[in-house]
Order: sequence, then C-alpha cells, then structure tokens
Amino acid sequence: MSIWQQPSEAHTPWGGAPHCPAGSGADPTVRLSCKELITDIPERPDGNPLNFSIEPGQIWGVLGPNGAGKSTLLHTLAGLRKARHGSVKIAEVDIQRWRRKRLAQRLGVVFQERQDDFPATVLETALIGRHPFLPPLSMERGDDVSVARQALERLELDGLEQRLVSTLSGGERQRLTIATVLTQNPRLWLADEPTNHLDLRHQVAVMALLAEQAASGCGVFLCLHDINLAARWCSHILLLYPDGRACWGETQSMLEKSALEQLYTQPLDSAWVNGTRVFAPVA
Ligand SMILES: Nc1ncnc2c1ncn2[C@@H]1O[C@H](COP(=O)(O)OP(=O)(O)OP(=O)(O)O)[C@@H](O)[C@H]1O
Repeated sequence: MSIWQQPSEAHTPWGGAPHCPAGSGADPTVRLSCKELITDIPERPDGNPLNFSIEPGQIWGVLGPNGAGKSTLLHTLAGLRKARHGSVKIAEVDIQRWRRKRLAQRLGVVFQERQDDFPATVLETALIGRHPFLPPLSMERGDDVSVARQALERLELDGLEQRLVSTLSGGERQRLTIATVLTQNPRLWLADEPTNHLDLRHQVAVMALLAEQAASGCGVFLCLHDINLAARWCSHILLLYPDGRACWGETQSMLEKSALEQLYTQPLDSAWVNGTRVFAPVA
C-alpha cells in the first residue's frame, strides 16, 4: 500500500482495534501531563515551569532554536531524564514510577540520534517495536512479523526488509525509525524531529500518519524545526526560548509573527494559504 492510500480504519494495518477515538469518550489513560516542570539542562538557570497536558487526539509541536532544550524536554517527558523540578505523569502516575516495559507498551519515542552499532536488517529493526509485548526470553511470532511488515509497508520500506540498516539512505533510515515505533503501536508518541532527512512528500506522509494516530485517540508530542508543518498539523504549540521562557496554547493563538521572530531572532514574512498561516524567512 502506498503511504497515500490511507487505510480507512485507523490502526487496522496493525491488526488491533482502533484506540478509543478522540471526541467519542477519549481514553483518559493516554493523558500525559506535566506540572511545574523544569527540565534539567546543566549549567542553565531554571526556566518557566511548564504546566500542560497532552490529551488524546492532540498533536503538540515544540518550536525553538538550536539548543533551546526541545530534546531535553522530550526526554524528560519520556522519563529518560530526571526533571530538576516538578512532575511528569502518564494516566496520573508519575513517569518515574512506571515499569519501563509497561511504559514501552504505551509510549513510543522517535529519537533524533540513531544507534546503528549492531548489524541488523530492516525487518529485524522494525521488530524491536514488538519487544515490549514479548514474554521474557521469547522470540517474535508470526503476528509480530506481520505487524512489523505492515508498518514497513506503510512507510514504503516493504522492498527493503532484508537490507542491512547500515546501507539505507538518511530518509529511509528515518522512515524505519518511525516504522519501528508504528510497530510498537503506542498510545503516546514523542517524536524528535520526525521529518528529519525526509523529502517533501514523505514529510507530509509522516505528518499525515501522526495526525491519523491522533485522530484515533493517541497523544502526540513533536519537536519540530518547520513552522509551516507545525502550523498545518499541530493542534497545540509550545514555544521554547533559549533563556528558559516558554509559552504554549492552541496553534491558532501561538503562531504570531512577532513571537516567532523573537524565538528565532530572524525576521519573517507571513501569508495565508488555504486557511493556514505560513511563514518564510526574510532574506
Ligand atoms: N549532558 C549535557 N551536558 C551539558 N550540556 C548539555 C547536556 N545535554 C544537553 N546539553 C545542552 O542543553 C541544551 C539543550 O539541548 P537540547 O538537545 O535539548 O536542545 P534542542 O532544542 O533539542 O536543540 P536542537 O534544535 O539543536 O536539536 C544545549 O545547549 C545542549 O548543549
């Protein structure tokens, strides 16, 4: 199936029932919330405490210049870094109290950095997404392989299943990272620059995939560098300034030209295209 031919039912390619759709009794256990959260960036003073919740059906985009702390925030939300202050909770339980395996059954992370140290094929790598669901010391079964194959097909990698990951192009590798999380089928997606290395068509396809996940009741949190992708696809935006200031809210109210110019210390032009405000840097 091409990535343009969306399956009519959410999640059906993975064989599972769709997650509880947003707007029809959204699943409260998908909720990721942070309260008075200050991330721990070494040698940097405390910034604004963060207080927001990612609800099922929402797509949050965090925008900010290099070094602002977007990845650090994402890792803190994933429970991979301890906060300096405040809390992160999933389903009202502190993230540090979740067992990692249980957490991995619910939360998927698309990392910015790649770890290709071990020789592995594309299919073997996608199957890592099933590991949180396997009993100890057991191998993947036919069902797992089928879920991984469908995720690879969705990311247009189905012809490359037996290829070594080390031979993939940058964009193919990125799509494999997303296919691996799709194989994991999480209810919460935390994705660090998921459109990195992707051509325009695949950027749109990945954003459409994440929107589909949100529409099926997942919560989605993305670090992005492209304001226009954020404008078109995110329901909520968090602006993270390098001095630790932060503000957040619904996309419509957040993407103000002057705020973005200040964020990036870069003058911008803006225009409306098909109901979406778009931004371009002033040369
Ligand atoms: N272990 C560490 N020791 C010292 N400084 C660190 C450490 N980890 C991160 N930093 C610093 O914290 C800051 C925030 O890093 P982070 O990767 O979160 O930024 P970012 O907004 O994701 O940047 P980019 O857009 O470049 O990916 C950076 O200045 C980085 O150098």
